[in-house]
Amino acid sequence: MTEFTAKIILTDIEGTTTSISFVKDKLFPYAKENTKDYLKETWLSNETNEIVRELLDLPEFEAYTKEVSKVANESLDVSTVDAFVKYLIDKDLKLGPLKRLQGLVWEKGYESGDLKGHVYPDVPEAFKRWTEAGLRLAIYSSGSIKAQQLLFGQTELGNLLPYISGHFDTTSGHKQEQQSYVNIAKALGEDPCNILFLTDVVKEAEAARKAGYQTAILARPGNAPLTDDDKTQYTVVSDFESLAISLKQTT
Ligand SMILES: CSCCC(=O)C(=O)COP(=O)(O)O
Ligand SMILES: [Mg+2]
Repeated sequence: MTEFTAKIILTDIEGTTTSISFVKDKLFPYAKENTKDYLKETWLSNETNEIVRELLDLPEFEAYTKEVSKVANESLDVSTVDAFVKYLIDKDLKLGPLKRLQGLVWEKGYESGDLKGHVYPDVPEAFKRWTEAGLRLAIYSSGSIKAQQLLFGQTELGNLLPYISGHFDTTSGHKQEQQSYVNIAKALGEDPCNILFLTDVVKEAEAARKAGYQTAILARPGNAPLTDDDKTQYTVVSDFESLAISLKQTT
């Protein structure tokens, strides 16, 4: 059992609360299959218009047009945007407009019951235990805030949103950048040393640690393997049951 004392727990989703395979084998294919219809239905809305403009402004769009020999300024149609979105999903790029669009597309899947959020069995109990101990719980994921709320609102193990008091996505900055964690601590109104960040990605833990956070790395089944050096540099646990986190008392 690894012991921590903190006031806030900030947790990642994919590879930490939720399996990587749920994201890669369920959420991403759903987005690939349903983006075209979503774009057709909402093409004239301001929100879709804004997302499409942001997508086409990405440097990746130029690279994509070169790869598929398309002329960039001939490209403002549903099929091209859909094909570009599929290309970005295949590359698993954590880009703001892509993540925003995915959240909107997944909403239908959750509404129809085609999607149910996956969380590991130890997650609901840990969320309950931590919040009952007086700790605050927040999420930081590359998935949009809307996508986070959909996933935790409708997991296979029930609605976990009542435990969560903050959501952060890439609008706070990218997950491997120290400044993002500074921004989040500021938004939470807490000294970084009182925040414990849980993730599966060493570079994210490194960025959080540089910002003054406590960190622990989750080694869930299917996560990327950790090196011996990672294991000596960071606390590594296989699940949330292995973490004993108590509330830091204010002096
Ligand atoms: C909100 S769940 C969607 C997961 C997702 O799109 C993603 O990119 C996961 O990244 P994370 O930062 O949670 O590892
Ligand atoms: Mg992750």
